[in-house]
Amino acid sequence: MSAVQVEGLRKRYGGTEAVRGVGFTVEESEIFALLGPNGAGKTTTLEILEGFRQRDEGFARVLGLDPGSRADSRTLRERIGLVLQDIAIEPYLTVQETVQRNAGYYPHPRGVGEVLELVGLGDKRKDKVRNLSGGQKRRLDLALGVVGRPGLLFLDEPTTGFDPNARRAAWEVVRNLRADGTTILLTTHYMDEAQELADTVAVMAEGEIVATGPPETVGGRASGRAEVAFTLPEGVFADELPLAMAPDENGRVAAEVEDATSALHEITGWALERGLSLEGLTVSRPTLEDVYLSLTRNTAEDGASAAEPVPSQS
Ligand SMILES: Nc1ncnc2c1ncn2[C@@H]1O[C@H](COP(=O)(O)OP(=O)(O)OP(=O)(O)O)[C@@H](O)[C@H]1O
Repeated sequence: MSAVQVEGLRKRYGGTEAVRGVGFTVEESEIFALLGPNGAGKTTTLEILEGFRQRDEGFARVLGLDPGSRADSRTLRERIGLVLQDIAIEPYLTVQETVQRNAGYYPHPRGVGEVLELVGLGDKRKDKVRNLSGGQKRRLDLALGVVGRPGLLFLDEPTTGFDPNARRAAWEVVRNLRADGTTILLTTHYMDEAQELADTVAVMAEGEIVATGPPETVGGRASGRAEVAFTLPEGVFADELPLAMAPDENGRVAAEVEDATSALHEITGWALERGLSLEGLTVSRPTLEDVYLSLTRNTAEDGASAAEPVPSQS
């Protein structure tokens, strides 16, 4: 059974159709990243799956339960973990007391010590919550999200405001949770985070999923155009090259090619015939960020309503 199944999901707020027929599947023990510009409908989609918002239309199952059903909601609450933006925590409790209190809400919680070690707050357990730094508070949020031993963890922009070391530490925590069997559904605006962590990404724009797949291949990334580049050998002019390649100010030439294999064959064959070596020869594919920008930019141009991203009000 998949951890999350969504089909034809729709949600309207007055005149705004925030979610317009979204469908995706999150497999068990995978990290699934929902990407998209501000106002794309990510939070609305997650809130429906978390049971905080009713869908207008469509099918949704989370760990086999219907998040829109009152009968299922209590069980769902016990089985999912949430790490949202701006969670309300009591500033005068200590870190340990806070986690202890939340552990009491669940039938099979993790041990408090284990959770604090997991998120890297072991040495802060006696500190008052109000004295934690911003990044440490986010770790506490994560601790509260996992203390109930959730089968599925929702992470809303988990590393916003983290320093580079803290981000890497948080990624490690997320990977360890996956290794432990936890399914993770996260949103992020950081493409490197999605690239590093996600098994599957879905790009959302204007209420619709515009591409889904592994970060390496999503949106035709692996099969699309590649850039071939190298440093122009001494004594060679760019117009002697077998492909049209313009040099930059550092004497490096580059070409975007449809078929990297034959382009490389042509260029390296040409160089070998002349006894030339192509210094710094590289073939690069578009990054996840390139693909994301082109997917979301196109939708913004095609759509009538969203030439500018609309800020989220939730
Ligand atoms: N409670 C609400 N009432 C009315 N409109 C809302 C509400 N929540 C969200 N919206 C609108 O629905 C659309 C989708 O918002 P949503 O918060 O789901 O986007 P998002 O992808 O999570 O954005 P962000 O990356 O900024 O968090 C936006 O146009 C937003 O203004």
